[in-house]
Amino acid sequence: MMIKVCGMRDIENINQLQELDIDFMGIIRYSKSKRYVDDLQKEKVAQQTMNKGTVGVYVNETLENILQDFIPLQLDVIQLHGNEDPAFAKALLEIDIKIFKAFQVTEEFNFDSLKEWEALATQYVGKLFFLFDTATPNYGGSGKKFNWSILDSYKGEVPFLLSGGISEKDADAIKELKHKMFLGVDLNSKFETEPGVKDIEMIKTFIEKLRK
Ligand SMILES: O=C(O)c1ccccc1N[C@@H]1O[C@H](COP(=O)(O)O)[C@@H](O)[C@H]1O
Repeated sequence: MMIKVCGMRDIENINQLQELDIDFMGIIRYSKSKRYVDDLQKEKVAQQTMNKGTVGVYVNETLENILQDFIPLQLDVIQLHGNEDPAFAKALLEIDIKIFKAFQVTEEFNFDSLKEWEALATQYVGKLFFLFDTATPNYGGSGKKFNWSILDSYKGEVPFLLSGGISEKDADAIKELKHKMFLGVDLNSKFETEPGVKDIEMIKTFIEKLRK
């Protein structure tokens, strides 16, 4: 099971997280987020040696601005968390950049609407993954879960990360998820002491429960 911890900003906290058995850490480059890494903080993060995959999180950002972050922040994946269309993602895939594409899941979410994205993933095998998050006006970081039973109607072949309000209490329920395309989890606000600062002990306990 893959584990991504998102919304990292504080350098000491980043380095503490690097000691844990996780796969990715996310840096949010969306100025309206409470976890925003601004240009000043970006310079500090850029000086760190990362031993985890680093994911840059963007909401309706320009290609130019995303690419300006890619080398300095040593990004491995771009998470598109807004209303980006497949053509926009294709421009990144064409230059060999991996993508997590977030979708806002509602009670009425229709997975058939992802057909164009699935076709793109077929074209770029192992480069494009889905991330299912709870629909919220602020795009992400809501701390709210969606009804995971809706995932039963996802019949696609693109592996996905589960996101949206996941907390320490969800470890058992996550272990019960049997969807064949379920790749892992994205942790964020429910593991924080304040926006952008993660409770390392809480994450550690969660990982132990999950991996047991
Ligand atoms: O965390 C944010 O502030 C944020 C803002 C805008 C887009 C994405 C954001 N974070 C992503 O939101 C999900 C769910 O977070 P939560 O567990 O509900 O707090 C997660 O994928 C983050 O990557």
